[in-house]
Amino acid sequence: MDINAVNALSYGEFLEIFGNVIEKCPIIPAAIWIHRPFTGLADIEAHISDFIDSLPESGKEGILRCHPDLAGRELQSGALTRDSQEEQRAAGFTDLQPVEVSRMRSLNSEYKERFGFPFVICARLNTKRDITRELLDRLGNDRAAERARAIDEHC
Ligand SMILES: NC(=O)NC1NC(=O)NC1=O
Repeated sequence: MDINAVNALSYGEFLEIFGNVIEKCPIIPAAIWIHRPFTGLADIEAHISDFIDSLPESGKEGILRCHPDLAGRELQSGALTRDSQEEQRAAGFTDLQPVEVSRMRSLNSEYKERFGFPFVICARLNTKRDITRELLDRLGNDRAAERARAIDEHC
């Protein structure tokens, strides 16, 4: 979409189009709306990053909690947004054997128990093997390092 067209959107239309830039997290477009007119897509992305960086740690963790689990129940029940469904499909999660689903669920639970937010990774840029390896590796981080790592994964 042309940036002039973006800048001409009403708030409601803007929210409808950008409401899921971060999965089911409309606070992001709601917060950056004030910075219109945008000069381009990169400007929108920079405002998103600045907003997330400006949040206290509780807010950053809140953003992470908006993310659906990888290979979770929402994927199974078809409740993901189209983007997220496509990202998880690209990583191979729509095609798992039951034993792989159980393994992912148990790793996701272990991670959530340790950190208090879900494991987040850019699924589009990783295979399910990379993701499992990363998850196991990142379980060894402390909470602050892991929070920062997970926030960096937005793609
Ligand atoms: N938890 C998590 O990383 N979820 C996701 N990542 C991604 O790229 N798409 C997702 O649904």
